[in-house]
Amino acid sequence: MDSRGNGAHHDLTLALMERSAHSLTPTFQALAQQSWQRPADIALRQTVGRLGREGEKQMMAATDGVNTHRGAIWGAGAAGQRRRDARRHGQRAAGCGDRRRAGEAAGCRGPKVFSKGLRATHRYQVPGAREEAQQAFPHVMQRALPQLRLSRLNGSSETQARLDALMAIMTSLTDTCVLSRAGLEGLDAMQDGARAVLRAGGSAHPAGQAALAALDEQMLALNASPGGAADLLAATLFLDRIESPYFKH
Ligand SMILES: CC(C)(COP(=O)(O)OP(=O)(O)OC[C@H]1O[C@@H](n2cnc3c(N)ncnc32)[C@H](O[C@H]2O[C@H](COP(=O)(O)OP(=O)(O)OP(=O)(O)O)[C@@H](O)[C@H]2O)[C@@H]1O)[C@@H](O)C(=O)NCCC(=O)NCCS
Ligand SMILES: Nc1ncnc2[nH]cnc12
Repeated sequence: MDSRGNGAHHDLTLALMERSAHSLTPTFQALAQQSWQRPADIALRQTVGRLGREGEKQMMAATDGVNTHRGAIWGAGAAGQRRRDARRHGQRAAGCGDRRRAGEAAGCRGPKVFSKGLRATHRYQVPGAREEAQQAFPHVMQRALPQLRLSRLNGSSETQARLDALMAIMTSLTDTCVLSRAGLEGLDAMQDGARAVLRAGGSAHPAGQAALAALDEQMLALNASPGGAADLLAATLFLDRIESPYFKH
């Protein structure tokens, strides 16, 4: 789903996504305040987990039960702690160790209740949202952020660079949103299609744009939506922004 329409989701609109995002402002503020200059220990993990679950409830109340941003709350909780580490060490780019601790601190060892994502990871024996956090968000750190910056360097517009970063995530993420809706056929279509876009030079190039349009059409036909990749793109843009030399603390 994007500003063109609801895509494969019958229950999502841009207005609903925006309402959901606004409902999360207090959660994100609380996550930032609690994580600020604190070690990523068990106490913080519990606090962040509690805030995340409360945020999820507020989000669900604002959307009448539609999961709009569960993965984004998850990613932002970890990213906030990543920022704390970077600031404390006076670095602009921290290593995977920092991010791994952040992922753990975000509560990824928390109680396992039923979710579509968890069911997909069991059914297809693949890593999901929890594992992405436990592995220190490799799709953000190793794929999306480098691609975003490379595309900008190559002269792409900001929108094109962001689309390329999304493609970089989609080349290899086992997105449980896609798996739940369209199985392995959907996941293969997503990964192959995203690779084709980048191989064709990315979304700044006519061939890349054609590959992107074909991917969009194929995903729609399969009822597949890369909702997990969307959340990881949001985490990427957040980290990119706070690591920017122009960001005011
Ligand atoms: C630990 C949790 C993240 C729970 O994770 P779990 O594994 O149990 O699964 P889900 O709750 O289903 O998944 C969490 C969301 O993460 C996104 N995601 C999916 N795959 C990946 C991946 N490989 N890596 C990273 N992130 C991933 C995904 O978010 C998007 O999907 C939404 C739509 O999903 P769905 O509910 O399936 O809805 P639809 O397909 O639309 O269904 P229908 O229309 O067919 O009905 C989309 O909007 C995105 O948001 C997953 O949803 C966590 O939830 C948890 O434990 N929380 C409590 C603790 C906590 O929050 N701590 C705070 C940290 S700050
Ligand atoms: N643009 C999007 N489309 C589908 N699911 C999402 N979850 C978060 N952003 C999304």
